[in-house]
Amino acid sequence: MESNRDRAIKRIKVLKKQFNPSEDFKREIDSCTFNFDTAYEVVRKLRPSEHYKTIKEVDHIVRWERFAQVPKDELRVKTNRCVKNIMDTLYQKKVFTPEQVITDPDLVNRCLMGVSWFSGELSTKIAVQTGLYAKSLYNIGTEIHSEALMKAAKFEEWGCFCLTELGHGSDVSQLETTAHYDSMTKEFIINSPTPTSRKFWIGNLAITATKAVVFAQLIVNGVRYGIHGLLVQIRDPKTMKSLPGITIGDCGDKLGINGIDNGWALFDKCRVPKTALLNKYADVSPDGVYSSSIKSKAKRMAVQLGSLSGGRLAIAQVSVDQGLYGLSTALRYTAVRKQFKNPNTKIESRILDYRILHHRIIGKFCHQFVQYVGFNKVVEFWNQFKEEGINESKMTNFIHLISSVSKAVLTWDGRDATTEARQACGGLGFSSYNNFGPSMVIIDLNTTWEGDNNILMQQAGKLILQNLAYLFKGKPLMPTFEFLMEDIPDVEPFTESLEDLGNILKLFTYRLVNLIQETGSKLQMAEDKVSEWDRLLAYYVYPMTFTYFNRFLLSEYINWLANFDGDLETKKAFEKVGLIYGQRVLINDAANFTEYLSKSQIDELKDSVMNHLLDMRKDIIAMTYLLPFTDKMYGAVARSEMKPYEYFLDAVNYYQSGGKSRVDDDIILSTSR
Ligand SMILES: Cc1cc2nc3c(=O)[nH]c(=O)nc-3n(C[C@H](O)[C@H](O)[C@H](O)COP(=O)(O)OP(=O)(O)OC[C@H]3O[C@@H](n4cnc5c(N)ncnc54)[C@H](O)[C@@H]3O)c2cc1C
Repeated sequence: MESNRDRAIKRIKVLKKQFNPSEDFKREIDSCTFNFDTAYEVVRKLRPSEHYKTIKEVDHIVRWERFAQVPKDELRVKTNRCVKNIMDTLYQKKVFTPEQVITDPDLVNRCLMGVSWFSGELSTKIAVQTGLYAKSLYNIGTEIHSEALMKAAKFEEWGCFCLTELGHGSDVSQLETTAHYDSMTKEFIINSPTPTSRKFWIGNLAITATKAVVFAQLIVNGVRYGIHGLLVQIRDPKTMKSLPGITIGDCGDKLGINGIDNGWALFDKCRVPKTALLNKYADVSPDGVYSSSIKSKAKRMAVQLGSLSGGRLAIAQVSVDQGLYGLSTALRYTAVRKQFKNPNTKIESRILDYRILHHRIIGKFCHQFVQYVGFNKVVEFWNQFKEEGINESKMTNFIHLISSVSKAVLTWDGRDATTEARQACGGLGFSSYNNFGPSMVIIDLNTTWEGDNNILMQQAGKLILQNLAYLFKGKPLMPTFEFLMEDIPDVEPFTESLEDLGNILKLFTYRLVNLIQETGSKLQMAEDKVSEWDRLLAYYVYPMTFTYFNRFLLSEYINWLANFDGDLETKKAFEKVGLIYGQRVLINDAANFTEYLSKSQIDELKDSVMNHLLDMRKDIIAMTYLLPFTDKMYGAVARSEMKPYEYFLDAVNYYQSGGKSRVDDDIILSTSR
């Protein structure tokens, strides 16, 4: 009969033609308790087929060079060329069509995020062009903007998304750039009235883009109608010089992704035709009458900035992947690396066999894996929202809530996982050849762009509390809030088994309901609600928002297990992953469960988690092979054959022998060989 090891080797050979696994690989796969084939199929179904096709094609194009060695200016030019090459290939191979980039940019964006592992520059470029620029034209533009949209989708014309200004990023309602309508000439006059109104940080602006979606305060006949987007030609495509009335500059060196040309722009009473206004939801008649199908100014702004929600989902997804990728690197390496002899056996121990490593990286892997599964439900909600129509759907607030909390929690957790994984690799984790560099820069940035995490936590918190108001008023609750209708027992010791995911979910629910009620009543009683909100953020609003999302993820994980399409042994392995997740959350948050759990119950939980982690040690390396990362994405110490020293020295020697000079034109550059 075919062994698990044979099955694993066969699967991996699909991705890697020549596969000569080490003894370490064989030992790790032999210890695995689940059926590798079943698990592989089950996990693969968690992503759309386009995701794997994208990765496969990009993997074919990639050659190995070191991005970090290339000077900034050269890097930018190469990045643009590489992106064009990738997109042309994906279109040619029919993985996507340009039309799909227009109609389903979120899917394209999420699939293309896998490119992050090759370089953060490439994924950022693609995301700016498709997920921000093109998507804004699609979301809020009309037929008159369709030519620009198609050119953007084909990457024939580069664009950028000019929202942030030097003075304001998070609070975009205070942007200072203005767009006055001049009914005499039928033009808008775009102006940057102050030094802080300069558009700043804009990806693609410094050297690449010829067009921009510029967000400005729309003013018609002296009345301000709030933030609106306008499509502006910013450069002459032949000379690449900025057009009259527009000054463009470079934001300069950054902590990373210097292949992205972030730029700034000042508008000096720059005149653009009336057709520049992206006029799907708001328009100005030739003689200067403003009209909009959306009455509320706040909702109008939300619709104008709709592109950001989909982008948040892409960022959230890639952050989970990034955490898993870093942890997989660390797991494979530490399963081989030895330090210190065991005083009893006098044999050197593998690092991964120390129990603290179980806690540090196996535990985090389980946490990230539950997020990997649970996040699919967020995507499902998003797709439903899009089908209903952004303007028509009743889900607008909920989508803002779930995309905000997903982005905040998943980027923070992904960042923590990546940092822990880097440390678990010790000094070699700091070597460029092990690929933590690009991940750590992007994962850090992910906490800030597309909405700063702390701001998103507040916005999500407010929307969670809105459900309490809905409950009292008898209005329909948002999706996922049915638990507010449940009877929550009075504070009493929780006596049910904590080895059961359903019971852990109950505890999460109790805590969440308490937090929602406590926070809500404190706010209600406060005279100065603004100050009270600010005061409650740290110990009430944030814990409530985290708990909401932890509960959501666990609930989705339980649903996934309930429909598990595989044998019992394999299911059991994934149940353990869920238990480790749930029990660790309870322990980490123990101070807030004191109403339900005694100290001795928490102590028992700690023993239980350590035991589950020990069990998980048998399966964990095999689990890393279930994820959609190819060998080329991994750094030297994590290649699938598990020969870390051989590959690492290979990379060092290659570099020393002047390997960086092997650069040719259309390649994607990355670390390692
Ligand atoms: C590399 C890079 C690329 C970018 N690309 C683009 C782009 O292409 N297009 C674009 O438009 N923008 C872009 N941005 C801008 C980015 O979206 C903003 O930097 C981000 O939204 C944060 O805004 P800010 O920098 O003004 O931070 P601030 O809003 O000034 O925030 C600073 C800190 O203050 C805290 N804070 C702010 N308000 C409150 C409050 N009310 N309560 C509590 N805490 C608060 C925040 O949580 C944060 O920690 C980019 C940024 C970077 C770094």
